[in-house]
Amino acid sequence: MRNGTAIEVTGLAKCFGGVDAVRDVGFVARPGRVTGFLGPNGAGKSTTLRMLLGLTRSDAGAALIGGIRYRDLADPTGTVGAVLDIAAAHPTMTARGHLRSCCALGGHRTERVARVAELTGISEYLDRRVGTFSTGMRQRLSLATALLGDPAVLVLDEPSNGLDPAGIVWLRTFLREFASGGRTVLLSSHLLTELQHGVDDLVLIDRGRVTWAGSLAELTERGMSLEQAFLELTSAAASDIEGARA
Ligand SMILES: Nc1ncnc2c1ncn2[C@@H]1O[C@H](COP(=O)(O)OP(=O)(O)OP(=O)(O)O)[C@@H](O)[C@H]1O
Repeated sequence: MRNGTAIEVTGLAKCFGGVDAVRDVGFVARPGRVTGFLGPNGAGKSTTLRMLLGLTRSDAGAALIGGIRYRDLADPTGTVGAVLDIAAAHPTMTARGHLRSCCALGGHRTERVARVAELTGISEYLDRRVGTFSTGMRQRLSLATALLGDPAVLVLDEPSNGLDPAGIVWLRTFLREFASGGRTVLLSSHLLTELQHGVDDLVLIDRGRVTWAGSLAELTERGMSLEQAFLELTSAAASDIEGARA
């Protein structure tokens, strides 16, 4: 499956022991666009992304990639590159060794190792042990791993964690270029400063429900800043501020 692959989520729900983590969540992440999935801590972002990737079983609804459930994709790692947790590589392994193993597991060509290292700026660190990597470098290694299959879709959960300001700008530029060729990017964050630049579309989630979805341009046209929208449309964030004021 190549460029032009959308993510479509409809009526997704998940309850954990009486806690409604995700309730009737629906949105579309379109090809050629970077979609930000924004919500306060505990809003249900990771649970939604895990259901999209078949890692958590949903109670209801559907999450489709190019019209197909993740678990039914013929070439999952060649279709979707995902980073949900920071690189789980063994600390004594070199980055090259880790990427080569993942290449073998995903059935990708080993030449991809050098290419993804170049794309993510870790070429000079390929022969270092992962245990010596900083958090930011491990984030880059995770992204490199996700890119091994040259996927049409990228799904990233809080990808800026551990990146320094230059790294954040680099990531933003990288994702923009990735999407510009007709690929799809969905990235989550609980920090609006991370998403106010560099995303085209936004899905706001609060307490398991989508409270707003649309383009960043639509918000601006309504005369709203992303900060205003985030505070008005996420009650958890608003009550945090009330708490801090009190
Ligand atoms: N495996 C689980 N068992 C029980 N409760 C869970 C589980 N996973 C998530 N939850 C609960 O579901 C809700 C949503 O959690 P989730 O991790 O999806 O939020 P999030 O938006 O990703 O938060 P954060 O920004 O803090 O990562 C929270 O109340 C969380 O405690």
